[in-house]
Amino acid sequence: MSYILAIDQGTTSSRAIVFDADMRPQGSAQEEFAQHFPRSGWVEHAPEDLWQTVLRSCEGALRAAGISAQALAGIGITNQRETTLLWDRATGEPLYNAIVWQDRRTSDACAALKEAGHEALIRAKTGLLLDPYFSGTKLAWLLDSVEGARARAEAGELAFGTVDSWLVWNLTGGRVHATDATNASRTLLYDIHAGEWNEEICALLGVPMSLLPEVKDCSALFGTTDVLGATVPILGIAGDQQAATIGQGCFSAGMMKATYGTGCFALLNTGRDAVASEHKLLTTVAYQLEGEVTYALEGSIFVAGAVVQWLRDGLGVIATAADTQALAESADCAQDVIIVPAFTGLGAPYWNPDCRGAAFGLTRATGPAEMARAALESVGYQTRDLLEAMQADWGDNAEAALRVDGGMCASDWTMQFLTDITGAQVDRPSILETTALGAAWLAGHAAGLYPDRAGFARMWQLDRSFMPQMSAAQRAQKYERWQRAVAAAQAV
Ligand SMILES: Nc1ncnc2c1ncn2[C@@H]1O[C@H](COP(=O)(O)OP(=O)(O)O)[C@@H](O)[C@H]1O
Ligand SMILES: O=P(O)(O)OC[C@H](O)CO
Repeated sequence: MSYILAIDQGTTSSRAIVFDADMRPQGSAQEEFAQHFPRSGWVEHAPEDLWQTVLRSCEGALRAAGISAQALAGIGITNQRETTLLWDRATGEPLYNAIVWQDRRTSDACAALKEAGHEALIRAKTGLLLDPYFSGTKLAWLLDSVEGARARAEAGELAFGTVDSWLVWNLTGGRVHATDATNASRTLLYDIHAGEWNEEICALLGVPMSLLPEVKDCSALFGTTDVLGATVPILGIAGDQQAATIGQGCFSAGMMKATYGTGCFALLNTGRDAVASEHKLLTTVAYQLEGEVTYALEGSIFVAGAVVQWLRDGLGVIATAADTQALAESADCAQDVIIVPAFTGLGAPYWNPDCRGAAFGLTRATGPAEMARAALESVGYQTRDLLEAMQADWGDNAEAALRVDGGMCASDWTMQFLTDITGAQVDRPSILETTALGAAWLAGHAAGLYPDRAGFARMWQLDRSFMPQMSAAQRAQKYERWQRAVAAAQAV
């Protein structure tokens, strides 16, 4: 029993990776699933798709590693956060599709709550803001919109969960209804200071507390599963951005990582202090180990790699994501096209759910190359917005280097622009699957198989550092133009 299975249930695909006793990946499997967009601004996943793609990925990863479930010391789960599910406790039947974090349907509900003056309470208790991004208003929508849901919830017949809870429920055959502190901290219902569900907010949103899962440490025994052919303990859970923070070894206050997948999420470890942001960042749980909470400041950008997917699937100007590199290199330097990729509104630090995307500086000469370069640059500009806010909140205490990971980090061009426009050193580790690694460490640590925090942090290895080459004057001029573009996009 010297292997760990990490499950990474993401926004567009489910993955599973088997790690050996030395934390080296031995086999993996991945499966995409359908995205449902039933109306403008709505994004849903079929709950059964989430579960079945996870199950098949686990089986595939075990096959690829050439081991059986009997060889597993434990399972670690990491997941897309905030995505909201509601199911029947007796049958396990979901009442509706999973409402995905990107979904904007509760925009008006959030505006009304804000208008009524409730944001201060939400901010103080949960560290979050009133934005449709988080689970709370999505759950309230389900209770109000699915026929009979509220009565059944009040009768104690239903269970709410983020994706981790849904997977644990299915892995354990409906025996366990639990989550971890990081996922709980994204619901809008959890007091991150007291470490418990908040009665006042639940009452405000009309959420019966019987719906809520038990909250545990990230590294703990959540239950056991028999679905893989042997009895295996589930020993770790963390939301994917928190798992990446762990996988990047960001265990000290001041360390920061940014993950570039569908969106981009930058987390700055602030230690035992829950720093209240004055610049519209989120205060969130980085991890909870041995009952002790470590906090983070988070900047969340909704569209990062998704802008590259749009070039591929929406505009059809590239065949694969990697094509953007050659295109960006060939773009006409005289054209300074800016894309504000607010496809699903703007996240931090703007929090404007109603803003939509815009492009500036187009001419008759603008072609796929200039659009591709602008798309990649938009990721750098948005990160600079986050780093500015973090510096304003946290001063110069953050470490100089930004650790990056996620699919989009494969793009050297994007990483060079990122260091150029932020002026910060960008460090890319040799393992880009840091999210799965973080989940594996949580489980392997609980199993007594993997080193402690310090030992694990020492295993982090650099692939490449990117250093700024752009002049300070050009950096300032380009960033100022971006700020004007964002303001203009919001004014439309
Ligand atoms: N070489 C590349 N250049 C630019 N973007 C890339 C490249 N490779 C992958 N991406 C982008 O990275 C994202 C995939 O990253 P991943 O970490 O798998 O995302 P997620 O976990 O959100 O599904 C996609 O949006 C894709 O467009
Ligand atoms: O699935 P990802 O990697 O795009 O991550 C989604 C985030 O957890 C949303 O908060």
